[in-house]
Amino acid sequence: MTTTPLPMQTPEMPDMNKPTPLVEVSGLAMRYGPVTALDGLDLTLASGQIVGLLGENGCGKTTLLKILAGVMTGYTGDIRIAGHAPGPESKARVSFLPDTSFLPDRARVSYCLDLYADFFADFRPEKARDLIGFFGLSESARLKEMSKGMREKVQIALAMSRDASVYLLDEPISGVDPAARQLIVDGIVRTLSEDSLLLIATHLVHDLEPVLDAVVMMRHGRVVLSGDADDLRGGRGASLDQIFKETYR
Ligand SMILES: Nc1ncnc2c1ncn2[C@@H]1O[C@H](COP(=O)(O)OP(=O)(O)OP(=O)(O)O)[C@@H](O)[C@H]1O
Repeated sequence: MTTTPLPMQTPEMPDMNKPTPLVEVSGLAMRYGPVTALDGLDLTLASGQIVGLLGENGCGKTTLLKILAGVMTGYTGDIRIAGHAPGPESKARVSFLPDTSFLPDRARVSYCLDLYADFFADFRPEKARDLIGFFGLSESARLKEMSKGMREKVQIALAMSRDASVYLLDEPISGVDPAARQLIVDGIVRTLSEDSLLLIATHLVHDLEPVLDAVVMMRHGRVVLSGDADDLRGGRGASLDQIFKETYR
């Protein structure tokens, strides 16, 4: 009896060098009554990068971040965070820093650390203490006695000290002076693990340009331009800051 050899089976092997998509958004739309905040937005972001989310006032950055963070509903479209639709499993992987203060005014920094430790299983108090010190703040200080910039530093230290896969920061350096911005950016980069994704909404492209691996530029609730920072700079012979200004001129 003759036998016909079976064709070689080549099992689908995952490409170990290919970064995992951590954020996958397709056809995302969100309205506030008559206002369209997001208008069919598509976006895929891989792990291991710092991505700038850029755009003029009202283009939908905060709305997008809130939906990705799982704190806003009422949208249409599909979202996956590390493969999960927004919900408890996705929220456990996302550390979100909103653009408003969310800590009790009378609290000391040490109390805020305890609060975060109670709330988030992946919070690393030692990491937060290191960042608080790096930012030149004292654990015994009360928030109400701090400047806006100092409070922002506390909130950033807390948000960055969770062992999350995705960090979503909404305008984290808007309230601080240029020298402090540099310190904050250094602090953020210092704590970030290699396989996580940081998506950071900002108007301050110049301050963040040195650390951005990629950018997503939005207009009227959609992505108008996105890509690798070096590719964009090389392709256009301009800095991200210049490309940003050109795009929104
Ligand atoms: N709670 C709300 N009720 C009604 N409209 C809203 C609400 N929040 C946002 N909007 C509108 O949705 C649109 C998108 O707002 P969003 O805050 O997402 O923009 P943004 O890009 O974050 O703006 P900015 O850079 O000023 O923070 C804007 O037109 C805004 O006025």
